[in-house]
Amino acid sequence: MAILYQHKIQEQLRFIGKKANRPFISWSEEIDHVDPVYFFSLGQACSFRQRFYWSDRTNETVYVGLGCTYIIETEEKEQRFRTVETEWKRWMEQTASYSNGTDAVPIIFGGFSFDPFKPRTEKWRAFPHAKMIVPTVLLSLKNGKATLTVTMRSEQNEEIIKKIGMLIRLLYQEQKQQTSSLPPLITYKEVQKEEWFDAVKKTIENIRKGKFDKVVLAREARLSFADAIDPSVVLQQLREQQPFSYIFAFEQEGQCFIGASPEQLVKKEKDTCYSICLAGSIRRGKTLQEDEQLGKWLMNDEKNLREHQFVVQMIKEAIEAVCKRVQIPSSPQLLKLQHIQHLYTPVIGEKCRAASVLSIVEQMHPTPALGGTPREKAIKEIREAEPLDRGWYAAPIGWMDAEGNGEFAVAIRSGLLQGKEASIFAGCGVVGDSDPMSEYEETKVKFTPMLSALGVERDE
Ligand SMILES: C=C(O[C@H]1C=CC=C(C(=O)O)[C@@H]1O)C(=O)O
Ligand SMILES: [Mg+2]
Repeated sequence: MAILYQHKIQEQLRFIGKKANRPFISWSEEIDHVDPVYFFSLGQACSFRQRFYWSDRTNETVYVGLGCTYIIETEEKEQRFRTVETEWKRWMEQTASYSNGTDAVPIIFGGFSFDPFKPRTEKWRAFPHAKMIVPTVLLSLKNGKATLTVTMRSEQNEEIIKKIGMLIRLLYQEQKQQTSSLPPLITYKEVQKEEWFDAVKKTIENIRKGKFDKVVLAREARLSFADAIDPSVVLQQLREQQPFSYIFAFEQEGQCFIGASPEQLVKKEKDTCYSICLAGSIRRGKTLQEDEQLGKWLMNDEKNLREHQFVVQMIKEAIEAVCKRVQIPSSPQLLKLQHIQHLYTPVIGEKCRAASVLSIVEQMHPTPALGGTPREKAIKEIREAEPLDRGWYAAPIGWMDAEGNGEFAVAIRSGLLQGKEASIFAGCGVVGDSDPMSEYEETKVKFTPMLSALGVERDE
């Protein structure tokens, strides 16, 4: 059965490759439901050197990409969002689409660095300031349907067609490929902890002097394991442990940026756009009663409410600038995640005039949940005071289609897997009445989702 299916798809791809009158073809077909993490894991067996994974907070849209047919990559600092958009439009014109009755449309997926003006360190060598890709094979799970989309050159594509054949065979063969397990932890190190504390103290002083209102400062923990970490296993863990988060992974050159973020930056669906304000945090309680007390405390804590309000203010203005009507509740709700609770305000903008989701991302990044207020001053302070190269941490990651619809999350609760080693990242919103020790504790809680996904339990 698997073999028959494999041949059928290969024949179709060869056929449309021949008849296409454009340099690229994009072909889609509805397929039987497959497990997206399993699909991701097969990328390795079929030697696709680039993989990505995306599922939204509601698990309504899942995208898994294998291989890379077209890369839009830039080291530009000011123009990076626009360059991606222009290149994407230009590329789409060279592509003939065959949707075979599906509602699939080609997408690009990728991300950006947090601050293109901060010098890049060796750690983030493989991650440029902007990189979005058109995958060779895309699995989309949407509205209960699974669709396979193959995008490739219309000529000289036999090698790719063979790889796709192998993928289909493995996907539908009865005996599933073995999954690996998580390797034991060898070392755990909080990187430049003292320097980070100093930065927090200095920033609090500067805020009290009136230099700025809020600055988010992040830090890193570095882990080493007995063996290489398999991103598929981490994805599986994240999926089980963080059901209300965006689960994402972007792998290239054997390095994988991965995480489970609760924070939507923006979603654009025709002329409606959505965003959420997320800032202000407290851990989950050990008992139901403690959990409720902590939640209640958070909802009434002035420091956290202020931290949250800066985000609401900025996102409201950004959405108002592109939408005719904006719906936004006047006070935050509580968002309870597996390890942490947050203040949360959803935003909906109607009659959106923006040309694309990416143009809104450009306006919004970074919100004061990741940067600070006023924005430019806060970014400069982070650049100078924070002892960390954030790379893609805390930056936009997501997808866009040819119409400019799409969704981006903020890549927090994330880490970079590099063979046997991993870096994980966490930040916190520093305001005038921040207490350095509580902020430190907060970042520790924010490390927990990635730590648990890596199989590391640290109860200090
Ligand atoms: C910067 C992070 O979280 C942000 C999002 C929610 C709550 C935050 C806070 O309370 O400080 C942060 O602004 C992170 O998780 O690394
Ligand atoms: Mg905070």
